[in-house]
Amino acid sequence: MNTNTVKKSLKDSVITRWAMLLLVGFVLAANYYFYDALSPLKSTLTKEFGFSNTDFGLFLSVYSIPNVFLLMAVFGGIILDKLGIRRTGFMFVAFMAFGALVTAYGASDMYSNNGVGYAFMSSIFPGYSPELKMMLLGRFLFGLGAETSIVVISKIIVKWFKGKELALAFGVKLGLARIGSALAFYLSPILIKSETGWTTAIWFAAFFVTSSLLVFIIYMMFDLKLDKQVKPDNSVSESNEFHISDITDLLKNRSFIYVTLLCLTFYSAVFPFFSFSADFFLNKFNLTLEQSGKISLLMPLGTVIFTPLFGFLVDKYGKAATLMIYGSLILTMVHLAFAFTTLSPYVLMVVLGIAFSLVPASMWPSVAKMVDEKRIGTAYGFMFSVQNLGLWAFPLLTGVILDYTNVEGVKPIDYTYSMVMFASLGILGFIFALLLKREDKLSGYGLNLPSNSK
Ligand SMILES: N[C@@H](Cc1c[nH]cn1)C(=O)NCC(=O)O
Repeated sequence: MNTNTVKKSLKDSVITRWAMLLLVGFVLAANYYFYDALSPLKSTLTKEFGFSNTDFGLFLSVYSIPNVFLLMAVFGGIILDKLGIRRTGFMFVAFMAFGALVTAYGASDMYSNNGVGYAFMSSIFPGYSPELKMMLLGRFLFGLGAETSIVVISKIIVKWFKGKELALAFGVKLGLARIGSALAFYLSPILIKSETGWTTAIWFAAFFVTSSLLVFIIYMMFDLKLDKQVKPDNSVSESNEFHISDITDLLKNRSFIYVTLLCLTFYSAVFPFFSFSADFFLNKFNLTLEQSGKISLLMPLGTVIFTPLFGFLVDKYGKAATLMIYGSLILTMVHLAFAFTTLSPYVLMVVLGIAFSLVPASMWPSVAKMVDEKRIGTAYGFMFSVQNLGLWAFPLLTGVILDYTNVEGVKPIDYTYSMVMFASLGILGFIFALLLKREDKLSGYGLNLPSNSK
């Protein structure tokens, strides 16, 4: 046998590794679809179950509670680095599907007509409707599974693409996820009009997530095959002991801290805004639900094109640290324009899509330069837990600000103060991006260098 022969594995096949990306991209698209599917239904939830702005904010933010207060994304990342991709992925995608089904059940007639759990939910916290409480439980379980499954998928991308087209792969992965979001904003307003009732919109979303579990099982077969090729005796599993120093080392890494804080502030100015955006356009520009839903979906649609494009440019030319600065600046300007001008929301949403591509396309692959691959699950998990603090607090705060600055039942709802809050988060993100770039000159991670030069 020629010992100089370099053994080829599945990930050396361009077609196979991009096919893997499509499989896990489907799981991600389902995740994002469900995350966003109820946002265009805000006014329907108010009509059907009497949700206030704060109730709606609470419903959005409960997604993050397991990840912030139970540190689930951190534990998920640690479990991932220890148990490996297949077991962790299966477990958390299953949680996500179960949570989605519970949410749909909570909104259904089956439940409202004294179904399982209705009497119990009616007996606790009487100030809230039983529907809201069951839906909160469902979204809590969904969030518990969904965030760690994104961490798992990020690790899968690093596993198949590190040293190859990593930033492009992250860009395409995010593009697929955003197709899920765009579809949600497009389909939900249509599905609520369905003959089978408005809850069809939620059931469809829940079944989409459930189908993604089957797709993940298909991915697991390829993952197993790759592991057998890369570690032929299979006795050396992916598992790895976790040491508390894995976390303390991350906390001592200033670049990692800045990128985590940027992640927190940037995403807090995007996702919570996006969840309220259909309602914001409806109120500010006096549009129908369908029209405003279509404006909202321009942002994720724009990112489907721009994120892979910027990923490709980051792979080829670098400049990730600089692009994060531009992204944060553009984000701030768009929110200020939403707050104080009547500039076309169509144009502003596309521009926001550019900002929302610049930062993610540069940020996620940059983490792979700062952290050892064996600890990447822990690192992404940590970032997601911190980010979830914002995804928990800011939808809630938006709802509270809206209820506080508007008279109940009076239309249109004024969003100015909420938009100023989002713009302020953008400014903080801009500062962290500047600090990250400065720190990179000292740490030498080469965030501004092309992907394969590090
Ligand atoms: N932690 C997720 C949040 C999310 C949004 N929709 C579903 N989950 C996240 O930030 N992912 C990275 C991204 O750029 O989408």
